[in-house]
Amino acid sequence: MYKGPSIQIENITKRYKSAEEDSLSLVSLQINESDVYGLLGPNGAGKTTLISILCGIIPPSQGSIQYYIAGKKINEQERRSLLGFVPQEYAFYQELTPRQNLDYFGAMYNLSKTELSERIDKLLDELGLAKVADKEVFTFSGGMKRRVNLAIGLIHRPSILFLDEPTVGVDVQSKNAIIKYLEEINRAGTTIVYTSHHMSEAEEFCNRIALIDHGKVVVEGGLSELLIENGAANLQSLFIKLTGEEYRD
Ligand SMILES: Nc1ncnc2c1ncn2[C@@H]1O[C@H](COP(=O)(O)OP(=O)(O)OP(=O)(O)O)[C@@H](O)[C@H]1O
Repeated sequence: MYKGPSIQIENITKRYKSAEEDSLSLVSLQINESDVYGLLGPNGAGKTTLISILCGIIPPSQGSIQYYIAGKKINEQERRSLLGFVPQEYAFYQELTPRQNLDYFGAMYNLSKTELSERIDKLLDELGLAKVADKEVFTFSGGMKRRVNLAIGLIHRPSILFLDEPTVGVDVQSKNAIIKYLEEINRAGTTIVYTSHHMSEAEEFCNRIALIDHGKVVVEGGLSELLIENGAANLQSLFIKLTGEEYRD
C-alpha cells in the first residue's frame, strides 16, 4: 500500500484575534497515507485549533498545508470532497432523525439520490443506528449521538478523516464500536487524524502520534519507537514524562 505523505504541515502558527499569545507556534508534521495519527496533549495544548486548521474550518496565521492522495497534490476544490471532519460538538439537528440529518448533510456533496440513499442505509446499519433511523436524535443516548455525528462526517466517503475527541462521554460499548469501525475504514485506506484524552484508546488505535503542549510539538513519531526511545512503559507514562504532572487550568 502507498505510504507517502497525506498531509504535509509546515510551520503552522495560529494567534486568535484579541489573543496575546500564539495558540500554535511553528508546528510542522508529516501525516502519511493510511496512518491513524493521534494529536495528543493536555487541555489547551492546541489540538482542536490544529485539527480545525487542517480541515479548513479556521485559517492559520502563518504556515502552509499540502494534501496528497496517492502521491498527487490535491487542490482546494477537491479538498471539500476528499476531507471529512467529525467535530467535538454535535454537528446535527437534534429535532431531525438520523436519516433526515444524513439526507440534509449528504445533499451538500455531489451524490445522486440513489447513491445517497444507499450510502445512508449502509452507514446507519454499520453504526448500529438502523433501528432508530427514523426517531428524533434528541431522544438518543450520548453514544448514539456520537455515532450520528460520525456518520455525518463519513457520508461522502472522505479519503482523509479528522476526528476531534470522537469517543468523549460515551460508554464502553459505543467507544468500542466507534473505534472498531474507524479501524475498518482505516484498513480500507482512509487516513485518520484524531484527538483524544483517552491514552489507552489512543495507544491501541494510533500508529503515529504528535504530543503537543503550549502550542508546540514536544515529540512526534511512530508510537512504538517513541515509547522505546523514551523508556516509557505505555502512552500515559510517556505523556506525563514529557508534559509533566501540573494542572493546565
Ligand atoms: N476562539 C478562540 N479565541 C481565543 N483563544 C482561543 C480560541 N479557541 C481556543 N483558544 C485558545 O487556544 C489555546 C488552544 O486551545 P485548543 O482548544 O486548541 O486546545 P485543546 O488542546 O484542543 O484543548 P482541550 O483538550 O481542552 O480541548 C487555548 O489557550 C485556548 O484558550
